[in-house]
Amino acid sequence: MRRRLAGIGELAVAALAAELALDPKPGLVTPTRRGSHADMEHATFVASIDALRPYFADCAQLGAAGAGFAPLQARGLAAERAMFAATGGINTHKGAVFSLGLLAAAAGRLAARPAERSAGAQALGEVVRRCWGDDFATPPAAPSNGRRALREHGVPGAREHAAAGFPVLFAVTLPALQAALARGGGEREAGVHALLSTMAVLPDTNLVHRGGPAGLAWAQRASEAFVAAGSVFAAGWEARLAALCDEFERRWLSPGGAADLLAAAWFAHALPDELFAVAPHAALVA
Ligand SMILES: CC(C)(COP(=O)(O)OP(=O)(O)OC[C@H]1O[C@@H](n2cnc3c(N)ncnc32)[C@H](O)[C@@H]1O)[C@@H](O)C(=O)NCCC(=O)NCCS
Ligand SMILES: Nc1ncnc2c1ncn2[C@@H]1O[C@H](COP(=O)(O)OP(=O)(O)OP(=O)(O)O)[C@@H](O)[C@H]1O
Repeated sequence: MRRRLAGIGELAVAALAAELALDPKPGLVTPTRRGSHADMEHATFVASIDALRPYFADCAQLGAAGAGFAPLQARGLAAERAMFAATGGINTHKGAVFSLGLLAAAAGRLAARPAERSAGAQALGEVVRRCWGDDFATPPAAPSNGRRALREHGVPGAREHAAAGFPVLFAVTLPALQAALARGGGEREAGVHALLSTMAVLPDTNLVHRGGPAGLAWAQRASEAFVAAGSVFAAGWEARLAALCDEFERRWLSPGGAADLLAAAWFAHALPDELFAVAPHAALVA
């Protein structure tokens, strides 16, 4: 079991690396672009991922041990501190520490409890909602960009998305990723299709923080237009994507929440199918 939980942690780290490797991405940091960011670059993200390496396996371990939210939160806050120490105080992965950490904990819990498994990767979101959702549905008093987006503009963010069982991740991001792979797309095409499909619908508080509700609305419409034009399945998509990336940078917008969900989708996609196979006795009870 220990090795399986360590494996879950490794898949989470690999998922963050896959998100970072995707190039180009509108407004986001890639191996060749800084996107709409003056204070970070590819090396900052590499250092951040390295600092987070032990964190996700610990989340899986805590999930397997049946931990409540308090120990997970304490581990998450320690991971945030490690991230800030590695990046010189820059927020590279705060959203991912939260969302991917919870999903790794849910995977650990399902690994240890076959009776709680159910069909489909959305079982992970169900575990998060059922086991920990009530504990973080209410935001703490500390100010944050996400809290401001909710208070001032009514836009829900990472906390609300997780408390609802990650509906966008499981209804949009992961299906888009898997549909593109099934159509013969490589990692790059699948990543772009999943990212843009997510950006078209996600209430991303990072976009609200950067561009207000108008910035979010513009980014959603522009992403929707890319997908409606055939996404990565239509000729000329690379040129259309390059133009979109330029426009995101001109407007200084960055879809950090959608980037986190792309990493989460790579993670869910890579988990072994058996985690989502219904245990025989659970099927009998249902
Ligand atoms: C829950 C967090 C992410 C709070 O986020 P909040 O909404 O208050 O805003 P904040 O500006 O801090 O972070 C926003 C980040 O969330 C991501 N995000 C934005 N919108 C969304 C969305 N709709 N869905 C998912 N992620 C999103 C982006 O990466 C963005 O940068 C976080 O700061 C927190 O509480 N961290 C503590 C660590 C913790 O509890 N970990 C649990 C470990 S399992
Ligand atoms: N590849 C990526 N490139 C850029 N941002 C990413 C990437 N992947 C994820 N993100 C998300 O974008 C967020 C950074 O956005 P931003 O620069 O607006 O930071 P902030 O700390 O929230 O705001 P500010 O620096 O203005 O206080 C990160 O926390 C991260 O969640």
